[in-house]
Amino acid sequence: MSETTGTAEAQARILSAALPFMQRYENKTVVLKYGGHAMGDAELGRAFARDIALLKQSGVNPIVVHGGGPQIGKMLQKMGIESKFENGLRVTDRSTVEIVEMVLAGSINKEIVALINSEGEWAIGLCGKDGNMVFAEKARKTVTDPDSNIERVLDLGFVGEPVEVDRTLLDLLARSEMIPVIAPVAPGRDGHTYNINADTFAGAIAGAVQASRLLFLTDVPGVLDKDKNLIDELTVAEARALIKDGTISGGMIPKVETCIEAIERGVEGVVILNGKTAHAVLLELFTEHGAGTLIVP
Ligand SMILES: Nc1ncnc2c1ncn2[C@@H]1O[C@H](COP(=O)(O)OP(=O)(O)O)[C@@H](O)[C@H]1O
Ligand SMILES: CC(=O)N[C@@H](CCC(=O)OP(=O)(O)O)C(=O)O
Repeated sequence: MSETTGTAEAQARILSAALPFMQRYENKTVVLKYGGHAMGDAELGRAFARDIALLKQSGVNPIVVHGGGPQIGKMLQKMGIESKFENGLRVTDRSTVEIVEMVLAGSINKEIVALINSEGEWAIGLCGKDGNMVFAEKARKTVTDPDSNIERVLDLGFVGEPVEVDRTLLDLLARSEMIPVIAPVAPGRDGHTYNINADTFAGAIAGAVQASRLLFLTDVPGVLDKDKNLIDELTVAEARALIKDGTISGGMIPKVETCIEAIERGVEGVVILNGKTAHAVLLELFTEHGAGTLIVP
């Protein structure tokens, strides 16, 4: 057998194994949250864009929501502004929100669009402001001191929660074979611009379009237990307990909270996986053994 035939046979085997999975997601919407920590490496960025293009070519309707926390941090540092987080959310004053919009809806958004387009697809870069897609309200968060049990209201400035999502533009783009790439910035009815955690934003979009899958691509294999081992499957109750006892902390808190809300809103499957593994998206959707942590009711 020639090497070429061997390769062709191997490729055919791979394709036939992937076919039932491709059929499962045909005409289905998959929301992919591409985290700032999963970006950075040029080769991985190209692999991500190739996966998105391949999903589209397989008949899936992908919607990308991206973050860019570390990239915002770098820009703020250049401008001499300190980054401050409370429960995984950036405290966002007036000058910070301007930089957040510039980095998210500007450079990062266009970079992802260009990468997907260079794979032969037609991606279009948006934020919540475009087509009146998302409206936000000032986030009202509280934290409870574990020692005193006293609840404290957090003032995070211009941090928003998505309260209205209009899917009209997304439906239009899906019918036009375009791939939306969305930055988590949205206006309020009060005229302010709000910085929204990208996980929260992705959850709201996935809920509005009743996505079949919501995938979070981050920089860890999934949710890790106290000994740093991957948890393959996590129920909503178990996830809440891990947040309460501190095993889940920082940026993983909004991620897991979003997973819980997305399931409650009717999203069929929610997975947290490692975006630093090349082709993590295809491995998750088109192979028998998915990757990462599956959150289940
Ligand atoms: N139990 C946990 N399992 C996995 N990651 C955790 C856990 N608790 C906290 N984290 C942190 O959450 C981070 C992922 O959240 P975040 O930094 O917001 O990523 P992204 O930019 O992809 O949204 C991980 O890099 C890790 O440091
Ligand atoms: C309110 C809030 O925290 N907003 C985030 C938005 C970007 C984001 O969520 O990016 P990652 O997904 O890369 O973490 C921020 O300012 O960093």
